[in-house]
Amino acid sequence: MVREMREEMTYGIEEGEREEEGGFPNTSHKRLVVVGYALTSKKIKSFLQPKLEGLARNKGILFVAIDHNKPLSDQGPFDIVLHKLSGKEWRQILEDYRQTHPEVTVLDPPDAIQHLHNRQSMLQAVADLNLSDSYGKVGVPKQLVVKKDASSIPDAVANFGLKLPIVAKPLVNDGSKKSHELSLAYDRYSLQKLDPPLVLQEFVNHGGVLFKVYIVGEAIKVVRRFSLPDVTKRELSKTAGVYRFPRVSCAAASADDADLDPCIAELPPRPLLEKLAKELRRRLGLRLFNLDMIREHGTRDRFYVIDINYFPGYGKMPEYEHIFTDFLLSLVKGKLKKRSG
Ligand SMILES: O=P(O)(O)O[C@@H]1[C@@H](OP(=O)(O)O)[C@H](OP(=O)(O)O)[C@H](O)[C@H](OP(=O)(O)O)[C@H]1OP(=O)(O)O
Ligand SMILES: Nc1ncnc2c1ncn2[C@@H]1O[C@H](COP(=O)(O)OP(=O)(O)O)[C@@H](O)[C@H]1O
Ligand SMILES: [Mg+2]
Ligand SMILES: [Mg+2]
Repeated sequence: MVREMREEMTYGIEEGEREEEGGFPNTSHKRLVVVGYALTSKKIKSFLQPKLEGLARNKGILFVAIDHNKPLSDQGPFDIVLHKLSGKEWRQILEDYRQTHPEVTVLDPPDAIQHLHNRQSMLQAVADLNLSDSYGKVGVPKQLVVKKDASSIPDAVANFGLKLPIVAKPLVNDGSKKSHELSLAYDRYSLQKLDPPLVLQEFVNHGGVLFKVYIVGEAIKVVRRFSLPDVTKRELSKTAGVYRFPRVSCAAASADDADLDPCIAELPPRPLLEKLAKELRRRLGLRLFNLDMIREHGTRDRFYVIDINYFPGYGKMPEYEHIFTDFLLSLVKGKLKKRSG
């Protein structure tokens, strides 16, 4: 079916640009780029919007749902497989498919995505990079991993020198509701109430504004979002306890149009983001991800990456339809060039 449609339609990649391949005669007409997708229904709704599908069709890109009841190899043929599903079984299916179909670009490799499923390993690449240049400095908040035994946390935190308040994040970041249940602890002893395994991170005051840095291949888009407000010294000294906080990035509106203090709201310098994105793409082996980044309050150029998400909510990224479709075409064109060069 996909094969028939591929030959029927006459736009997309110039057939002449492509090396001869089984089933596709090397004629001068253009052919479709076929993208198989395996996404949750939530993701299909937010990402595969009519505008994206329409623009894709005009550019010769066809999105085809992957049927989970059939072997992957019996479907397609695909140029690209786009996926965000969890589970060991699915990972294995994809790994096997990558082995047997090296000509297909799987976005992204399952083992690279797996790296983000742990909030400790997730930020390691940022820490290793230790980016610092004339445009600014990018790091990760000081953090400590607690695998078990909540009663040992107060001493562990004191010994490690972790300052309060502290954000407690589930170590496992598998997209489940639980993995997004974060808390803010105002005093050391209340940390005993937490439920390890956790990453305990110093809370960095950042003026209540967060930057979502979306990456799609080589393209970068930054938007502002409202975030947690600063915790003053006074508030810290007066408050005790551990408080669960809601999913800020989902609940919060865009801060792009808000009348914010320029010291807080000014976007991170473009050259700094270019360098960061380029390095992280390489180190993480991912092409589709976003970074949650904050600027330390009272500084102009001190940034922290606090979260990295695979295949995030691109539906909320301005112009994602154009950026994403151009990216898909560039992947196929790049592959053809490589083969013929
Ligand atoms: O639901 P959306 O569109 O807000 O996207 C979620 C992301 O929001 P963002 O684009 O950063 O604002 C969200 O980012 P945050 O972790 O909230 O910063 C996650 O990437 C989430 O995926 P998962 O639940 O961790 O697997 C993303 O959820 P999925 O759509 O992948 O389920
Ligand atoms: N170290 C930190 N300092 C200040 N705020 C933080 C810190 N870590 C997380 N936050 C706030 O909590 C929110 C959720 O944390 P995040 O690590 O992005 O988890 P999730 O994967 O659930 O989005 C962030 O968007 C930010 O508002
Ligand atoms: Mg986040
Ligand atoms: Mg996240």
